Amino acid sequence: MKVLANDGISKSGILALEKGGFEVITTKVAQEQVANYINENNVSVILVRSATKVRKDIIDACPGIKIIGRGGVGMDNIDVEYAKSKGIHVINTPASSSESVAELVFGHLLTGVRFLHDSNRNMPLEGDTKFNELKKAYANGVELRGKTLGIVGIGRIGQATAKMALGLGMKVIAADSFIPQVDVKVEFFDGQAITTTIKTQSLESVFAESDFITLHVPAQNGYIVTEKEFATMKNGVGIVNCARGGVINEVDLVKALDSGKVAFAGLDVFENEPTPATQLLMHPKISLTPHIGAATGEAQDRIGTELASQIISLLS
Ligand SMILES: O=C(O)[C@H](O)COP(=O)(O)O
Repeated sequence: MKVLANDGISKSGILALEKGGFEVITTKVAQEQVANYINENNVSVILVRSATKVRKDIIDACPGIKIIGRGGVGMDNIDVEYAKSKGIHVINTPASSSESVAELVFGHLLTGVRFLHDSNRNMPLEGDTKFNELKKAYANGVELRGKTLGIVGIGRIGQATAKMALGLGMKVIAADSFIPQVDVKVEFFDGQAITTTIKTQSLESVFAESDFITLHVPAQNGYIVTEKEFATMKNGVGIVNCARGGVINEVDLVKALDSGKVAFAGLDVFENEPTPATQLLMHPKISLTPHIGAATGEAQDRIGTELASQIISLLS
């Protein structure tokens, strides 16, 4: 049977699938050609990340598809319920990338509090007076230690983020519509561990009490953070979105950054991908990455092998 990994798959995933008797195709087929390609090549399994959309049109056009696999967490690019109603298995890998995303959150937080994104843009090529000007401009850094991190959504990624925050000496608070409390176990290199319980609280109180806020929710129908919510936050709050575009209203975010209400933002995801708004791309108070939360060798290895084992057990 043939597997089309249209947004790529790790070498470990390919090897595991080949060992299970599958042929893996890693050709990148343009979105509008995907259905034709699947039919012409008798593809049984289509694997995607967030780039390729598997909507009703492809599902209807490809009766030979047995599995739609999402290498990653968010399934907002797949018509999941429709596919299931047609008897197609829809799988993803929800546990594989939590640590990688959490580390990127801290990349943005540490960047924000020490102006790394801006100093990288502005460092003078030749040592001159600008060096000393920049030294002054970036003189008011802030430590994360001792500050309060508000986590919106305390699922797997939220919990991985909480562990790192606790390790850095931060206070962690969280809001979650479904989870009343979680036990977060911080494990050290020598095998020792500490466990702490985080009881979730209202979204409003998390917004009001946090020095930094990080969002870990799935794609939403409406914004979670708009002008109204920014107004309830501490002055000088920092905010990170490595979840989904459309969770923060980007126009309101730029206003809040310009007024100084929000000190900095770290954005990995955007309302318009792959062409984020220029106002975001040019803003000196925004640290930017191009949707790379899960883009580590370790996460992609886990994703590839987990997809392979699910496919093998479903189709063998
Ligand atoms: O939902 C996810 O798993 C992340 O957004 C990663 O998306 P990607 O696989 O396109 O990098």
